[in-house]
Amino acid sequence: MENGYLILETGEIFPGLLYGQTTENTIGEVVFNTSMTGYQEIMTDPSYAGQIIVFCYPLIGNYGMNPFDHESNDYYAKGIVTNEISQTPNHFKSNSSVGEILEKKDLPFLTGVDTRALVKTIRNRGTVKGIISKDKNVSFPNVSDPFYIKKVSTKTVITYENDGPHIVLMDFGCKKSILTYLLKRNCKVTVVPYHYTLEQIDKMYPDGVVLSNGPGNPMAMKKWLPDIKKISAAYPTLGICLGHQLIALAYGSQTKKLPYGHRGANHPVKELETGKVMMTSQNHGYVVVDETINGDLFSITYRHVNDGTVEGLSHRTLPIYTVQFHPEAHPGPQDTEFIFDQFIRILNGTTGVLSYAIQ
Ligand SMILES: NC(=O)CC[C@H](N)C(=O)O
Repeated sequence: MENGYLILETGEIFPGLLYGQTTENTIGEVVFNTSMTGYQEIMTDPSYAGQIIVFCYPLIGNYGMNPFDHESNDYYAKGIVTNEISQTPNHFKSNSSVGEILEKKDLPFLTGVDTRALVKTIRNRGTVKGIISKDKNVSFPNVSDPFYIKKVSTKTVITYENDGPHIVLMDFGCKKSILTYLLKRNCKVTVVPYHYTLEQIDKMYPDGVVLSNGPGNPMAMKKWLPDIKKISAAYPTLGICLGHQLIALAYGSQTKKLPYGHRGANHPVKELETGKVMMTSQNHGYVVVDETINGDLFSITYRHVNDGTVEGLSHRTLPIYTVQFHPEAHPGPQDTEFIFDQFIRILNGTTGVLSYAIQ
């Protein structure tokens, strides 16, 4: 542990104590998450690839880390920033502390930071790039983002046998909980790489397709949007987070970057058909632009209560459903877990439509 800094490209410098086996300066988009718990799931969510995660909640690690709550097998974020890290975690499932885990990784971990001031800065400036370094006087290299989806997606096809409907899960950086929620509902699941085409998927004879969450700008998938359109037109499809954005783009809508994203476990969304408000888990920096949605093709099913942004779409004639939030939670409230049940009822032919919105 030694002195370290988070240096923002806008000039602000936040001192702290640096953990982790890191020799080089790490650069990433600095984003904040407002969840009070769920740090293990957040740190292992592949959607954070390339980003430096700032935890708003001041004490992280007080229930330790355990062998069960990982959302993937690695840590894809570029760095972690906290105010205080618990040295004395306590939970019956815990087998190590956050510090013990992160110290062994090549993942810079800065603690002792005034995260309240940092979050206020990001809220004022909008999402900014930052560098975690031992040296205050660093300059920002002019590098463009790599294609993180390729890095986090599965390299091979993996099948999980089960008796229920067969789902092809397109992996753009899928959280483990999406898979476990489908398996829990008895689905047979075949996980396929991000670039799979309709022809390849046809050979698997699925009943439905789920498009996962994933990192970065959804436009990084531009080349594959025609394939995604064909796949969604051929099979009942559920798109989650990045999956939602990809469906919207495939059908001609546009996405834009939010000032500082939605990342937390208490984001209220309204189901427009019923007026019901549900608490959701969210982690996204981009949204589908309202005015670019073709109303003849899609209805808007959910909206964020705080800023009114689009949180869900439903195709008017095809069984295509998308949500910007995370019905698989982990971390966060499980209020919207029913999205999986509704989708599976459609696959089983026991209901015709998921939900049609009143716009
Ligand atoms: N969790 C996700 O799938 C995130 C989607 C996309 N990378 C965004 O930030 O908006």
